[in-house]
Amino acid sequence: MSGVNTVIVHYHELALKGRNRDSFEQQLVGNIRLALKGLGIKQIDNLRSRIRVVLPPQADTAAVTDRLKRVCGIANFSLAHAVPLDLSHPGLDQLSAAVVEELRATSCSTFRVTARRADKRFPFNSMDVERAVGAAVCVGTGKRVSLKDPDLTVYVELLTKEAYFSVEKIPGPGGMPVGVSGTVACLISGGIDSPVAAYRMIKRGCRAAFVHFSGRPLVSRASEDKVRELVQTLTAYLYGARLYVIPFGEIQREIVLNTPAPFRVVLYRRMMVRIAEELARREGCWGLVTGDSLGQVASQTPENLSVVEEAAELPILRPLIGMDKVEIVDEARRLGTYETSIEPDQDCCKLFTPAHPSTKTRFDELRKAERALDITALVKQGLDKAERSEFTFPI
Ligand SMILES: Nc1ncnc2c1ncn2[C@@H]1O[C@H](COP(=O)(O)OP(=O)(O)OP(=O)(O)O)[C@@H](O)[C@H]1O
Repeated sequence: MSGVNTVIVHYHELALKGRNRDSFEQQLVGNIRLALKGLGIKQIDNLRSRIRVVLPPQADTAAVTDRLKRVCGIANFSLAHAVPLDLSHPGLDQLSAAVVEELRATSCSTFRVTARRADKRFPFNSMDVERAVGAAVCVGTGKRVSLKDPDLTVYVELLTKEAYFSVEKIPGPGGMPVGVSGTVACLISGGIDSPVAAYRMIKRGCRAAFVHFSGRPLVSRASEDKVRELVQTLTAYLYGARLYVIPFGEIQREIVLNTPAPFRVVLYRRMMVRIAEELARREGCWGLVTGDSLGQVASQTPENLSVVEEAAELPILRPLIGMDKVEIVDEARRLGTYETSIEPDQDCCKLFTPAHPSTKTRFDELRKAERALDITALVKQGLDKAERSEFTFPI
């Protein structure tokens, strides 16, 4: 689309009241600024109910679009043409002429105009604008109006001194701007589910710190490399993130040597949760996030989820608990994490996996088994070996 010089961003306003609304908007404007870093954009304005991004001449609109599609809190946005608005002249000639010129260059045969006013004090209402611009397009291009099923919709926004029009609304992720819901610690495994779980929380406005347990030194760094790639992908939604990698192989060996085989999987998980919780507190997180989905594997039965839960004081958030695998896979594909997640690795959870893991672990049995372990020393061992790295966006 030629002549595009502005992006108009919309967010869902329902349930936004008072101070919530101010902080939501401020955060969203700040996040848009971070997301568009390096693209030469200087002016981003918070207007009533929408945000305006002024594009410099020769802006890379494909890159702007690609980045804005990942800004949580955006319901939709459009690449628009700005036209000066003269309120003393109700004919809207300048706007109509610009729309006619734009539509002449398109092959559509039917169209409709959908207008919105930011300011109800205008001397005309939305329908007047739709009629005036629509009539000009019919005369100027020979195209026909179809209100029900148009080939193309022209969206017009009227602000106080300018009108904006565009021919496409591009969906954003929806949700809330990252930063309005505190920080959570996401346990990320390198599999399909945990990056999707992290994203679900990011989309509800959380910043994220990531924690990965690798089977090192008993296995290679393959899972760590995958996790780094996954965190980098998610950083496009977060703008900055921190990852802790904990070599977990020795701790697993302790568990294997000292406890009954059927409890291993749950005991690994309880140790992970304890170590992650310490890191979460350091990072100021209010919850732990896992990719558990009910009944998917042995560690995700109601009984086993409950005994893992008990090892943590912070809430364990499981945003995928009620999702089917196909739904999770679809979301991973949309997110761009799926291809990385399916690369082969040696996940630490597959180390010494028992042939018959307990699926209905009882608290009393488990506590008895754990008495054979020096939990405090093992948590310390994990924390002492944790390796921290930082991720930024754009890279
Ligand atoms: N090595 C690990 N490091 C960090 N978190 C882990 C690790 N293994 C498991 N988890 C956490 O526990 C959750 C459940 O893991 P599990 O292996 O039982 O199921 P999964 O369906 O294979 O999950 P995923 O697809 O995320 O690997 C994961 O989603 C993740 O949040």
